Amino acid sequence: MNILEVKHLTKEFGGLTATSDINMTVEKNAITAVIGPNGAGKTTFFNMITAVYQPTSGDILLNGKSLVGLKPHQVSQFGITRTFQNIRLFENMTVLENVLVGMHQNLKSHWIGTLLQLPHIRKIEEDARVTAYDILNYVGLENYVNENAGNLAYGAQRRLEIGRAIAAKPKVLLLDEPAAGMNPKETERLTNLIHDMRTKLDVTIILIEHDMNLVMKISDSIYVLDHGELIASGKPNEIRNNKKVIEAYLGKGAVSNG
Ligand SMILES: Nc1ncnc2c1ncn2[C@@H]1O[C@H](COP(=O)(O)OP(=O)(O)OP(=O)(O)O)[C@@H](O)[C@H]1O
Repeated sequence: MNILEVKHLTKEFGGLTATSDINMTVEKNAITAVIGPNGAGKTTFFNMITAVYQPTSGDILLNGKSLVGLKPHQVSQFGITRTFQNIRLFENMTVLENVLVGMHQNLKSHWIGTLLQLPHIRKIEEDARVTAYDILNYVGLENYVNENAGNLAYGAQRRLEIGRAIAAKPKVLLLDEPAAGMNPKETERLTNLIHDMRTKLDVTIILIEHDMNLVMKISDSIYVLDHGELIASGKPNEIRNNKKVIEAYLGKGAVSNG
């Protein structure tokens, strides 16, 4: 079953075509990678799926319903959340508070109830904290619950971003360069986490990533962009051996282990 379909997606910025006629179908619970050289249009593609940008033309369907024209918070309520290439945590808030913020859209409390400290609201908020602890445990940050997010090491900050994103209980999770800046040990831990999330959290994952070891290891399918165009898509083995992809990207310094 396809959870996400992208049809003829094009984005132009003035005279520049950042993505051109991109098509993609993503099966439920699949792990899909979007790869390609710098400036290929990968982040623009994510920005259109999450409604940061509206496409110039084309459509994005989540379970058959178009997301075009929605606002970012509406896309998030429909079940798509993301992390960012440049980490965007609330650095002066604690690790726990960052996860609670991610969870907020699912909480049924109203600010009046919160202000008045109504008992049923207190219960909802207590439950949210318990869930937030569980999430932090899951992403391996249980020892940093009350630490300010800005004090965490880089790899831990990336895991906190994932924790905050999964707190919204997404159907589709977009990860923008989750392994960027990580050392090999952190990357391995991240690889295991991504792999585990799709079954344990019943989530579909799309990631932009330059670490080809990670991409080849965990992806069910890979889409390759170059200069805004989709030049190939297929299983890791097909992509690894695709001449066009080697020419445009893999042969130019991207690490590809088999
Ligand atoms: N808001 C914008 N206004 C104008 N041009 C933009 C905007 N956002 C992206 N672009 C341009 O669109 C093209 C694609 O950029 P994009 O950031 O999507 O590439 P990318 O594949 O994510 O690159 P990287 O791997 O470096 O993150 C680039 O030429 C970029 O300069």
